[in-house]
Amino acid sequence: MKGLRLQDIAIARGAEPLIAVDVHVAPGEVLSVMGPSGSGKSTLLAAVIGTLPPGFAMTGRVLLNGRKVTGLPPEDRRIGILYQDELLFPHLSVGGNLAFALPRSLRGRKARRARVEAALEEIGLPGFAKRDPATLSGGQKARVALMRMLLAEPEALLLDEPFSRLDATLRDQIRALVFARARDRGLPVLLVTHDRADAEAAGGPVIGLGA
Ligand SMILES: Nc1ncnc2c1ncn2[C@@H]1O[C@H](COP(=O)(O)OP(=O)(O)OP(=O)(O)O)[C@@H](O)[C@H]1O
Repeated sequence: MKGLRLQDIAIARGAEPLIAVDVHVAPGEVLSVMGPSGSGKSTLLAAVIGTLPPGFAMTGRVLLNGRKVTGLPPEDRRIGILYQDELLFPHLSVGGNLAFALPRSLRGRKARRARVEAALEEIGLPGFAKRDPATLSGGQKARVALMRMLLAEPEALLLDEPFSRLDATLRDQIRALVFARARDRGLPVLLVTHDRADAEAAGGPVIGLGA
């Protein structure tokens, strides 16, 4: 089945049950995950991507386009994740940050450089390849981080409050950009958010965690 299936997922911290989820996210659909602080929203994303911290245990299966990814290391799952703190590598240039994400199958320095330049154009930052990430504005960093995630050619996107630090205008722009990309590429999206407006803009189903 196409899309992202979280099948009978149950996560416990020690003996204490934290999350129980059973959902299917269709290609291009955004599932918003809401709930109070500490209810396990980030933990759910960690389980899907395969970075659950020690002390947590999970049962159930994650299927991506019919492929069982539970049990695979994070780098083999083909799932992109974007965090609230954009986490660009500070010791790499903007172009270096993007090149880092390119699939190894794209061979040749020239071809890789051209792909990076095309990506920068797509996010309205042509000629930014040599810039130090520290010299970018918040919105520019957010766009680079988003593009870095997309260049890795993921089959699903996980977004952990990626818009919450942006001002209202940028927030609308970046949000629209991510959702449009997800729709165009038919990527299922899990969006963790505190903000009803994010869920409304996403237009998809909403699940609530915790009390
Ligand atoms: N690395 C960790 N080790 C131990 N406990 C953790 C760890 N990370 C999170 N927790 C605990 O697991 C529970 C769920 O945390 P999680 O970060 O998933 O919640 P959240 O809903 O994303 O919260 P927030 O909205 O504040 O980001 C919390 O009680 C938290 O303290």
